[in-house]
Amino acid sequence: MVRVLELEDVSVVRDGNTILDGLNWTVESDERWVVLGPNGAGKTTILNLASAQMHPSAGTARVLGDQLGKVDVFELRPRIGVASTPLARRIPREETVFDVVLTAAYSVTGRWNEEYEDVDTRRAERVMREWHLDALRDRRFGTLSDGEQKRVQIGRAVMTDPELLLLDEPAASLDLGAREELVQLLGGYAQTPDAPAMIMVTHHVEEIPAGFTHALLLAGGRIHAAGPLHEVVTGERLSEAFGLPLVVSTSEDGRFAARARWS
Ligand SMILES: Nc1ncnc2c1ncn2[C@@H]1O[C@H](COP(=O)(O)OP(=O)(O)OP(=O)(O)O)[C@@H](O)[C@H]1O
Repeated sequence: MVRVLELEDVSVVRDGNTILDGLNWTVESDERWVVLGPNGAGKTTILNLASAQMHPSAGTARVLGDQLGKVDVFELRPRIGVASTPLARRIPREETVFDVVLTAAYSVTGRWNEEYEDVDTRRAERVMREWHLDALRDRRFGTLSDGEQKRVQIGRAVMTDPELLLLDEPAASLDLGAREELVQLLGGYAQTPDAPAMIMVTHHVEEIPAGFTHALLLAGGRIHAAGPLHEVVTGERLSEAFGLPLVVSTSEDGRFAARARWS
């Protein structure tokens, strides 16, 4: 197994605030992690480190074997797929769905005069099929529903066959049907033999797809718990991290649900 992410005693301080505090965490290439925790816990900051958008203030962070601060991030970033709201905002509203996916091959948004090879076009066609985007092929990105846009973002993120896939709240703002479709697609993808290592931030345990193996529970910039999914996503652990009594249940197909127990 290859270590795709390794944080050693990592802290991130911004404007005098300690956002991450002495984190030790590793992600192996055959693992798919969900990151949970209250608002402000530091989840997005971890993704910013993992996507080589940010350096730690202290400690050592290695991404795909390279230490942040000692590697050319422009060589590292193309090996990492990212789907997040800030990235989606950079996609031109007028771009067609097919071009949004295809242009990932050149790490650009907005098609100009790049020459795409057959292999890129074929791969884009495959991604379109796998993420149920064929019917939207010629639609302008800006005209899509939230659910459709999320599928396009993830299709774009996997287009380059990344070694690490980072998803920041992929199901946020989706209606029930769109959420379930996305969770299903992500689960199918996560369970394919050549799926990359994945780290997905979410607020809702209901959104953890099949095929996810581990969970990181953050609170106040520190790791509250980390390990195999069913050891971390428990009522006891979540209650401690969120500071209220929570009950977690698991359905036959392995999906989680959480609710508060007030009485
Ligand atoms: N540049 C900055 N300067 C000061 N504080 C910052 C800065 N960036 C983030 N923070 C703070 O760091 C904390 C962690 O932010 P982060 O976005 O990583 O949390 P999160 O767990 O993703 O939160 P949410 O669930 O609300 O999205 C927050 O309290 C945020 O206000």
